[in-house]
Amino acid sequence: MMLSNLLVSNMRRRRKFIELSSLAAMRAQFLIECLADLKKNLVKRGLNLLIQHGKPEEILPSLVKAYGAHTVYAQKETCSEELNVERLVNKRLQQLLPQLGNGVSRNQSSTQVTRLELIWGSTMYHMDDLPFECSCLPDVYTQFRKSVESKSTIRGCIKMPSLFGPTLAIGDWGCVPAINELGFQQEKAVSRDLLRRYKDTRNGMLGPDYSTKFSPWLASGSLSPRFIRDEVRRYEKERQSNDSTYWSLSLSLSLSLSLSVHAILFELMWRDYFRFLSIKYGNSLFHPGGLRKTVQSWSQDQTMFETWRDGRTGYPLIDANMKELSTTGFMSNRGRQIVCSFLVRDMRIDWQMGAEWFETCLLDYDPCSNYGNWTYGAEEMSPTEEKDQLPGAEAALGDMGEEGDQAEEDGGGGLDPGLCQAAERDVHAISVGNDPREDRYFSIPKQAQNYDPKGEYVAYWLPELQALPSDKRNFPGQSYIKPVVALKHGNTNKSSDKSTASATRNHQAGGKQVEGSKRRTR
Ligand SMILES: Cc1cc2nc3c(=O)[nH]c(=O)nc-3n(C[C@H](O)[C@H](O)[C@H](O)COP(=O)(O)OP(=O)(O)OC[C@H]3O[C@@H](n4cnc5c(N)ncnc54)[C@H](O)[C@@H]3O)c2cc1C
Repeated sequence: MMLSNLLVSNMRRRRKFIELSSLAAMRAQFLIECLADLKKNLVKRGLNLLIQHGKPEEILPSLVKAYGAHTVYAQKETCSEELNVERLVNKRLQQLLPQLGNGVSRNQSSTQVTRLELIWGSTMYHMDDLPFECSCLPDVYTQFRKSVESKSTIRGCIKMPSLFGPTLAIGDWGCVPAINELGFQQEKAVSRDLLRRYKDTRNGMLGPDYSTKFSPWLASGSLSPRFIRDEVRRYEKERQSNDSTYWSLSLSLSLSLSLSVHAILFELMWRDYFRFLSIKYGNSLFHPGGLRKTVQSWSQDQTMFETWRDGRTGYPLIDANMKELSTTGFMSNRGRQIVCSFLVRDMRIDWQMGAEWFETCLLDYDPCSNYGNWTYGAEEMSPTEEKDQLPGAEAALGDMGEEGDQAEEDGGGGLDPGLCQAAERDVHAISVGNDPREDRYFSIPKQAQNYDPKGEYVAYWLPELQALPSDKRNFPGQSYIKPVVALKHGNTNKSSDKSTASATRNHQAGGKQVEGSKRRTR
């Protein structure tokens, strides 16, 4: 028996700052569609999908009791809330033992314990194939990548049988829930089809073609990274392996995709990396001080936070990205990095508030990737402190710097298997997250010039800027909202300097400074 607790686990994470918002309806709608698709495909192959709505620790034991199952299979999770569900399910299954007897299948004796079998999944590299124990995972991504690339292999996909079954004699298979049955309002759920609306314009943040848009399907378990990798290999065989060759892969997603062959595997390794990191560091991923448990002063000024959340900061690039997020549930990787840097470094607002907002909105929300990336971008230490604590870290820069989307500067050598000492030393060579780079600041004027030079992206999401000349859309001065803070490293838009300076003074006077503490306990 294998059942999914997908809907439950994607909507139950405990929050400190943000209540479950109606925006989570977008993800709920997406997951409902995934579920409907899964059911349809199973039926096509002679099976069915039993759907029940409730707590896994209550539903699974009741099904075991009703059908006399000897084993419950589920995918192994890594973060604390999900691990707690596993623990509760297991506990309740153990408690079933004395009750077995009635309704138990013929091949199950009354003394048999129902097992919970947890199976590793989700990552491109299987955990058992890593060249090190997860507890010795390198803290610098480059070292991780080099090590797995040279010493591990990616398993192929298991071919799906054309026919399963025979199907079980179950009276009521349950229905795919409607969005309002999950406590969300129908009209608030904006379908992901909105992503197609801007198909006609292309650049780093606008349009369907700059990246794969695989993430929601990967996060929900609808798409396997190993399948993507197999398709990449198939393409390479057909069209010769070549770094500079671009590929196009058509899956059932009906979006046209093009990305460098090796770049996509590289991105998928980031995804693996954050998942393995969550095993190594456990709850630290969710602590205010991150993996290093540093103590920092963050502002939790709600009014200021809301200007960021709602896209009213006065910086078109930030506001456009935040509007895209709340409208579609998606934001480009570059956008995510820029708004994260702005919230943490320019506004000095608690990174956890940003992470929770992303958690609320993202269709592709995944605790490991979200909190991993947020902690990666959240640190700001004095250069002296950082130098003192980062011996040799400059030689092994992580990526996600200003220049180059997910590019990395290699410098660190691969980590030998079992070199736990070196890995442990690296724990101190990292920031709140695992970015060894000093003050990874994203300058908004520079990002706007590089990635939205004609202001097409900002004008798409902020129609009030459409009438402005293209070179003014990112720097609208008096024609747009007054900036709420000055940029930490200055603003090339001279016209807004005065207003940003006064905005900063107001912010500092009214903003509540709260020292990061260990309030988030998971
Ligand atoms: C602050 C912040 C929060 C993020 N939160 C999430 C999240 O909750 N869920 C999520 O899936 N991704 C998250 N990302 C990573 C990344 O932004 C998205 O995976 C990517 O933008 C999705 O678009 P795509 O599928 O077109 O990616 P592509 O660029 O086409 O990459 C292909 C796949 O590689 C993986 N990937 C790419 N970049 C990263 C990365 N930096 N970290 C982890 N995996 C990566 C994703 O699974 C993605 O689908 C976050 C990044 C930042 C900076």
